[in-house]
This record gives sequence, C-alpha cells and structure tokens, in this order.
Amino acid sequence: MCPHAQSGAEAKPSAPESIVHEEKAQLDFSRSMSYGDYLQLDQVLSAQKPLSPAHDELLFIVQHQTSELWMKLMLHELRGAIRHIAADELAPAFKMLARVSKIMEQLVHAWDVLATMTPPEYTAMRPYLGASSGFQSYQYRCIEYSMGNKNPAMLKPHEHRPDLLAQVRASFDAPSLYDEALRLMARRGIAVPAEYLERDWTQPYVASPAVEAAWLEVYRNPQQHWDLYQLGEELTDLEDAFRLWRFRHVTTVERVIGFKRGTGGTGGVSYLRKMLDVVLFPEIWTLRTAL
Ligand code: HEM
Ligand SMILES: N[C@@H](CC(=O)c1ccccc1NC=O)C(=O)O
Repeated sequence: MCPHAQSGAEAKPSAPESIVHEEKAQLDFSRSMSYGDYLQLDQVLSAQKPLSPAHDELLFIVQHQTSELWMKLMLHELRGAIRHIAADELAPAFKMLARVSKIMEQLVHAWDVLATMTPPEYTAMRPYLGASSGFQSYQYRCIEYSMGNKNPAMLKPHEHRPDLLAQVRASFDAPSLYDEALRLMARRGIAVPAEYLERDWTQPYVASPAVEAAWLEVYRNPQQHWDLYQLGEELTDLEDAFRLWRFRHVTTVERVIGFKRGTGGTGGVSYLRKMLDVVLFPEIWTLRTAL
C-alpha cells in the first residue's frame, strides 16, 4: 500500500491535473509577468547558434555561455568586495569573496561536462571556430586584472570594441583586490611599505619580504587581527580555486586537442602551462614557510 494513502473521504489520490488546481497555482499569464518573461528566456535560449552540423557544438556553446554568465556574477561580487574592503566594511566583503570562490569551484566542476567531448567530436566543429578563442574573453580578462594579473598585452584583442576595451581598461587601471587588502592592512597600523599603498596600479605586482612580514604579523597574532586573518584565508581559498580552474583547463585542452596550436594563435597547451605559474597573492603563500 502506498505509504501516503489516507483513510476515509480523503483516501482517493488526486490526479496530477487536480493537484495543480487544488494548489491554486496561477495558470494564466496573459496579463502578468511569467517565469520566462522575468528571466528573458526568449533572448537567452535563442542565443545558441551552432555554425557546424556537429552534434557536440551545442555542448560547447552552452558550456561557454554558462561560464560567461558565472563570470558576470563573479565580477559583480569581486568588484563589490573590492569596494567594501576600500571602505573598511569587511563583513559584506567576506560574504562576496566566499561567493566568488564558490563560483570558481562551480566552474572547476563544469570541466567534467566538457571532458565528455572526445577529440574526433571536437575536431568536427573546430574549423568553424576560426580565430576565436577564450583568450579573447573580456570578462575573464577583467577578472584576471581585478585579481592583480596585470599584463597590458591582454588589452589588445579588445581594441576593435571600444565599449569593451573601456571596461577591461577600467579593471586594468584600478587597484586589484590584493592592492586593496594591503591598503587596508596599513590603515589598521600594520607596516606595509609606502610604495605598495600608492603606485601605478597598471604595473604587475612585485612580491616583497616586507609585505610577507606584514602578513606574518597577522598570522602570528590572529586574535589581534581576526578579520585580516580571515581576509588572508579567503584570498587563499580564491587563489586555490583559480589554480584548480587553470589546471582543469590545460588538462581538458590536452585531452581534446593534444599539442595542437590554439585557434587564438598561442602554442596551446604550452601557453596554458605557463599560465599555471601565475601567482596572484604571492606573500599569502610564502608566509606559510615561515610559520
Ligand atoms: C575543448 C575545450 C577547450 C579548448 C580546446 C580550449 C583551448 C584553449 C587554448 C588552446 C587556449 C590558448 C589560447 C589560444 O591560442 O587559443 C585557451 C585559452 C583560454 N580559454 Fe580555452 N579551451 C577550451 C574550453 C574553454 C572553456 C570552457 C573556457 C571557459 C570560459 C575557456 C576559457 C579560456 C580562457 C579564459 C583562455 C585564456 C587563458 C589565459 O590567457 O590565461 N576555454 N583555450
Ligand atoms: N582555443 C580553442 C578554441 C576554443 O576553445 C574556443 C573557441 C571559441 C570560443 C571559445 C573557446 N574556448 C576556449 O578557449 C582551440 O584552439 O581549439
């Protein structure tokens, strides 16, 4: 007997259609906003336009479009976190940074779906990609710049789109998340060299023993600097997740195209392996040896 069956007048199970009526679900959307209206699903779901006859191209498009949507949210949270740190509002900044790390973890797991595509399946659609490549993702470049990986050469692919270039340049010109973290430490009375507090933010970050000493002060006395200690660990979570994303990218690329050159013009796997050496928040890692 069905465990949900009831006795007496209520014993008869409702038919699926009557459940909808009993629950009083709204069914007429001729005069009110529906789910699809609110989410602009006509636009979102008509933006998948495969160029090849290959079955797997839809996977490739959906994988990239969803990644770009998550990157949009990541940038929103990252910029919010940077603003809050600059305003000494650490509680909301922590909330946003934790979300950025979780999104990055989500993107790490997303590689599992793309990795179901075999080399012959990808080869069938690859010629249709032309010279397009993730290398030209402007949101990805904004994320890298906001996290402090400042390479001016990465502005160039956006020169044909002044509207996008302006967005990427704004992230390039502004202090990064890590720059703002160091400025916060200085405001809290921790010794950070003056050249880290006001500088040309477009220059790549250069690691320094003095900045490591500043973080060591925090990590050796967590009770006195609890929120800076928490900030240090949130930065660690974020870089950890970012490293995993880069690693899954290069591994997926190797299993799908081997050592072919990239459509974006780089050596492919050789280029992506070099990117594994990027360290965003160097002293956060080096300080651990001294503890
Ligand atoms: C089969 C799938 C994929 C292949 C074969 C692939 C291949 C490559 C290659 C070879 C590069 C180096 C640039 C070039 O010369 O083209 C690259 C860069 C890049 N790809 Fe992918 N990729 C794949 C999936 C993805 C996905 C799902 C994303 C997520 C949005 C992505 C984002 C990027 C980004 C952001 C870069 C620039 C990385 C940097 O400059 O550090 N790729 N990809
Ligand atoms: N660089 C890839 C092409 C590629 O992956 C791609 C092409 C167009 C849109 C997104 C892409 N994904 C990430 O680089 C390749 O060499 O096959």
